[in-house]
Amino acid sequence: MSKKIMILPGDGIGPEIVEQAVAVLKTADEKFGLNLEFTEGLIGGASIDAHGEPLTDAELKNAGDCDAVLLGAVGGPQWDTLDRAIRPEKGLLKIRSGLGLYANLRPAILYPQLADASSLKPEVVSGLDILIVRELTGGIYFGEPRGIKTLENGEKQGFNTYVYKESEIERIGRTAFEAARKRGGKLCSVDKANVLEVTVLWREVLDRLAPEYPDVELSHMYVDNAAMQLVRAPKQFDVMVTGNMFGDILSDAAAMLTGSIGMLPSASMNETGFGLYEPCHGSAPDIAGQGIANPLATILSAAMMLRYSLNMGDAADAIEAAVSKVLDQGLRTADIYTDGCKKVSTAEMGAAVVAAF
Ligand SMILES: NC(=O)C1=CN([C@@H]2O[C@H](COP(=O)(O)OP(=O)(O)OC[C@H]3O[C@@H](n4cnc5c(N)ncnc54)[C@H](O)[C@@H]3O)[C@@H](O)[C@H]2O)C=CC1
Ligand SMILES: CC(C)CC(=O)C(=O)O
Ligand SMILES: [Mg+2]
Repeated sequence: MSKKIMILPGDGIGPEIVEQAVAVLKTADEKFGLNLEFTEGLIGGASIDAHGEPLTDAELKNAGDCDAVLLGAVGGPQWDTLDRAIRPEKGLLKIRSGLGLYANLRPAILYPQLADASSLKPEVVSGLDILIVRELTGGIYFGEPRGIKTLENGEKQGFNTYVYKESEIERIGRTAFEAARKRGGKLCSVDKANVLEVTVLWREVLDRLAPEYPDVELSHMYVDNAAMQLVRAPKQFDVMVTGNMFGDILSDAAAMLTGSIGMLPSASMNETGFGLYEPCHGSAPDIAGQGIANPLATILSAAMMLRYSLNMGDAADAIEAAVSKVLDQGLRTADIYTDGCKKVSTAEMGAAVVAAF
């Protein structure tokens, strides 16, 4: 039986990088007989332009009816002045929430070939392999009430609500413990329990789960220290688990350790194993349309999709090996370019991965 993949290119560099990832998936399909079927939809600004909203209910249903979703990125300055309720980013939040994709896995791995492209010294980052587990459908990005109101004195006040229920913390905690169990056996939970009650509860729930995972060493760290430790000594971490906003911020910081945000893939999954796969970066309007974006994070996200949602681990391994091979060949998009390497375009990088199979 075929596996149906929903492709949501989105905005900015989204269509450019997704095109390369789809070409790689089609090659994997040919080589491994995966029987993949592709269908394409609209999200973000592209959907606003076509339908007046960033993700229609029909498109959300189409995505949920597929076996997995591959997404580029959403957003751009042309939509930034729209009402907040219909901004491109709302489409992303809607698909994450609508499909229950609470478990966001963001692996930050330094390919040895890119040691010189990292913002840190090679000896500090070589061998880096961290997994950030970010809660994706709760926390301050979704909490109510939210808004901007006018106070009695005429001054405006903006407000958001940072909330987590025990059940939400427990399920992401379990995802993280399970992941740590299969990796290096270390889990660092990141919170701000010295200030925020919601993360006092977060810490309590993680501690409550710990005895069920005696093979995993649980530690806790405040988020400000975690940000500092990530750039001081990142290899101390194995798996990190944290809430929606802290995970968003820490994963961008971790991305630079790997050479570029253009290298960081992600999986966003629900409890059934269904997942949406996308690079951790945004739509990069500053380089959109120039053919210079790095497609590797999206290609690596496609590999995660084959592994986690479609049970096609061999093909996923082959994609990752092909990425490593093109890096061995010295091919680099501008964001990971260092002296002595060959600078290539988005399309050339994608074609090189296809050829490296
Ligand atoms: N998952 C998503 O769809 C996300 C969407 N956004 C949206 O994207 C838009 C731009 O946001 P920014 O804060 O600028 O973040 P961004 O991640 O799009 O870009 C930050 C910087 O990284 C560079 N960059 C990002 N991806 C790259 C790639 N593949 N290759 C080479 N360089 C790359 C960009 O050129 C830029 O200098 C906004 O509308 C934002 O809301 C931001 C983050 C995530
Ligand atoms: C645009 C945001 C909704 C998401 C984001 O920055 C992310 O998921 O990394
Ligand atoms: Mg982000």
